[in-house]
Amino acid sequence: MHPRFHTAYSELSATLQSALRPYFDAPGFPAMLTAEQLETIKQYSGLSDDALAFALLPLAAACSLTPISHFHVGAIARGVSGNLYFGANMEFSNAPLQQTVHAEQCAITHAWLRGEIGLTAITVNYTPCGHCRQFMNELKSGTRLQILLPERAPATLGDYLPDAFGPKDLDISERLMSPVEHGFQLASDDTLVKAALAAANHSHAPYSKAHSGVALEAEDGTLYAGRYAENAAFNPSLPPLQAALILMNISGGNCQKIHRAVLVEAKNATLSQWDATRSTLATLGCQNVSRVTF
Ligand SMILES: O=c1ccn([C@H]2C[C@H](O)[C@@H](CO)O2)c(=O)[nH]1
Ligand SMILES: [Zn+2]
Repeated sequence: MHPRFHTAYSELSATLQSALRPYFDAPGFPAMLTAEQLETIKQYSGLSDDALAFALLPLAAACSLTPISHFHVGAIARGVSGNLYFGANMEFSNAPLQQTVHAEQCAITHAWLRGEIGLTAITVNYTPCGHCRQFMNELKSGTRLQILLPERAPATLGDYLPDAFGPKDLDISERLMSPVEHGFQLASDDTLVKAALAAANHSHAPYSKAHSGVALEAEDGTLYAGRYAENAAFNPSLPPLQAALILMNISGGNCQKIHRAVLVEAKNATLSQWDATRSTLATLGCQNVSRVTF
């Protein structure tokens, strides 16, 4: 088991520890549980879907990177497939606070990058901030998304975000996580460029059309690619670097050990991820960054 889970795991009931052990002990545990695995865990532990998601929250929170706040937020997204995806907040020392990833953004992006095409619910250990409520309003589920919080009755995003502003106010019909293939092409044999291009082809940028993707190569050669996710209110948008860092961190990789990074983005677009990508990567100790445009 990844050492980050040790403390939270030891605090679970003995029954739940035995039910979860085969998954957490598997090499390269992806910080997600499939619908099929969840059935087995529920039968063994006697927990309901929601009770199990709550019980898993401390394990999700154990994935947080919080050098600034030391405040551990955990979130668990339930995909339309029935799978659960862990998420945690991620802060970056020496970078502006705007580069922070919230636990809810982490869980949602994690689900999206593993191929999920929508969510039914999100369970969080603290009430979601306004920025996260707005981020969630970009999903196709809209204000129907279930929000599950400790010691609160189940509610919907609409309950937490009344009179919501969203994509339809800007006449945008695309929604975050809905499958897309933009079809951009590049002639390159570099696997990192190809991975970043594939990410850009699945990115959600209906407002600026400045589609982009980032691919990171870890020291052990593992690749992690992230897609840009825009938001109708602009500021809650998630940059492609953050999406790639989410996948790297949640998969158990070390964001301070990035060997090489590539940003692929649209040429002559109204905005660019280049400066932010390069400067945030520099704070993580990675200078080997290149930009390729299509
Ligand atoms: O909805 C919220 C509110 C805050 N945080 C994180 C961001 C930052 O890392 C820390 C303090 O705000 O908590 C979340 O992850 N989700
Ligand atoms: Zn938030």
